Amino acid sequence: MGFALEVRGVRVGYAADPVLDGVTLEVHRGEWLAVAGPNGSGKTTLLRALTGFLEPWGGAVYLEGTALSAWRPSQRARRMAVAGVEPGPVTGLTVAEYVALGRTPHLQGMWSWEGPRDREVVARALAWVGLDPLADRPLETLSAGQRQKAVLARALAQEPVVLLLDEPTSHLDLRHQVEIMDLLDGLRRGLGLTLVAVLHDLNLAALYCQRLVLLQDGRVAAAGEPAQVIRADVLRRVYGCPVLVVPHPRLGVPQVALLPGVPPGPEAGSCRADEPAAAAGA
Ligand SMILES: Nc1ncnc2c1ncn2[C@@H]1O[C@H](COP(=O)(O)OP(=O)(O)OP(=O)(O)O)[C@@H](O)[C@H]1O
Repeated sequence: MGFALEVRGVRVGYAADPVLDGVTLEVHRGEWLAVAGPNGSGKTTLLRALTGFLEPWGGAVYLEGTALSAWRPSQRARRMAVAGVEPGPVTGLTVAEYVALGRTPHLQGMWSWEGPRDREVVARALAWVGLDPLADRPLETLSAGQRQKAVLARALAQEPVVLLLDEPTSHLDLRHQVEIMDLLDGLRRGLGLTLVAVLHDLNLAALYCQRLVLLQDGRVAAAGEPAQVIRADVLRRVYGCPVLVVPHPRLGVPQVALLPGVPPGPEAGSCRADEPAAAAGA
């Protein structure tokens, strides 16, 4: 099967300060890996190392078995795309023009123009995220959630085989969260797209992702299938906060229930899955 991405003993940070230290993980082809962990634990830094934006000080990242540093940037951009939270410093473009930037790695040189196929791919990406009615609007006039979808559409227009996502649902309401996660899951199943997503929402991670990595202070604190990682004792250790973990009533995957006002205590991490229903009077 082989790995889409491998991170081997990566140490990297900013200026002289390391953020990630000795991080090792693999992403299988066609799987969806979630990266979670407390604020400041290094999730975005890991994504930056995966994209090649940050060069590891030690260790290495491999894309499809080849060191990231050995890929030509344009070749790499045809294989891997990244969708951040915001479009970045882009002004004066319509939504469709912005999404068309995703075609840049596929154009034959600096001065070539988009062809009919490029326009087709852009139109399809806009339709996938439901922005086709807003294609001619200036990007700056979109709401935060609409802008987030435009960022995703641009990454999809790149037609990558590996897609890296930083909090893809952070600005989306419930319905749009499910729509976007379903869309990504459909592309994974249908096209074999490999996905790595930074997700704070562990419940979404358990519903959609095959594996989950929890970072803590720049190291891998736990990794495995959602049921192995989304456990009250693990979450209390990593996040320092008591939670209950209960099975999803229809799907059985673990879901996290917060416990407001409960101080971290030795008993909080050992709550059984059947306790909260009784406590809630269900
Ligand atoms: N450009 C930067 N320059 C210096 N330090 C940075 C930079 N970006 C991030 N850091 C620091 O690196 C550490 C990890 O940040 P990172 O953004 O990777 O965390 P994160 O897990 O994505 O956090 P969050 O959940 O809050 O988004 C933090 O201490 C942060 O202050």
